[in-house]
Amino acid sequence: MTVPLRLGTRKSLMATTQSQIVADRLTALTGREVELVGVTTFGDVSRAHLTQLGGTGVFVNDLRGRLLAGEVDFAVHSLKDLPTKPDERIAMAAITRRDDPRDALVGPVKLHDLPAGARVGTGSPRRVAQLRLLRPDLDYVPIRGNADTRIGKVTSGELDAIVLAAAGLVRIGRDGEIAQVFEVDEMLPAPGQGALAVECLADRDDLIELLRAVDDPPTRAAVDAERSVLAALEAGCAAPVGAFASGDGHILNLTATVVAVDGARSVRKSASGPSTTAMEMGRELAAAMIAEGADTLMGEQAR
Ligand SMILES: NCc1[nH]cc(CCC(=O)O)c1CC(=O)O
Repeated sequence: MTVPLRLGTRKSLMATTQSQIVADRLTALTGREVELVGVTTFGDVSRAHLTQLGGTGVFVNDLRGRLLAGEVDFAVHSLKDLPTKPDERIAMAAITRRDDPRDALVGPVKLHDLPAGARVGTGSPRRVAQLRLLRPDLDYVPIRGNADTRIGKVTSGELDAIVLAAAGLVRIGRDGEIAQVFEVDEMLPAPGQGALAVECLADRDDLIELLRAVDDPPTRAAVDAERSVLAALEAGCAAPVGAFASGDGHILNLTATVVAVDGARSVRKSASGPSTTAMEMGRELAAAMIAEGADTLMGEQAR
């Protein structure tokens, strides 16, 4: 009998759910047992200071630390929370087939039907900027905390609506409360949104090969293109940058946008090409966006 693989996960409902999904899929495909190892990350204990600590990167670094310490064998992250700069000690062994990449509004009515001045909660500059393009007359309120806490602010009446990733809402079983799912054309998702990244140590060749079982090459090509836009713009997860790519496995279509946080100006560009050139496509699209002033729109603090 082989020993179960240890999958390190944060203890939030969303993290354990997505870790369990990957664990089950891996066991079904390879026969290897997987056990979840719940870890409390520094980001979980000092949530109040998350912005100062550098956003969601804290969770990622903490889980990577557990890999490096040999406490766990692999970890599952929401791809959109991973910094674009690779860590050479860590391998991204798999990127799972993407769930719904779109953003969703939780509230009583669709965005269009909210009254002027309605309070809409979101902590993401990307979402605020694009929402302001659609409804400049609403009041956008920064919020943090896990999805349950955020939804609670709508239920309690503190906020009229909130915007979250549809994939996350599905994972925690709260998609019944979605009033509207935004089409990617009206609200470009965060690069990598809806996809999960599976990481292990770069020197564990056998494990990397095993984890490849849950890799989805078309998703990988799409998110490579999206994340290379973000990297070339030298932007992080707090930047008002949206990017979405999709394709049939051969041809990839990529659209990206940078929107000024006041929603007044934006740069948006699209490109198509072979999936094998995903990274170059992203880089070239970013260069074309910078030529049209994307740099200035982002401002310094969004980096
Ligand atoms: N930054 C938090 C985060 N990271 C991943 C998801 C959602 C699930 C996903 O994109 O895979 C969320 C919540 C949200 O943005 O609503």
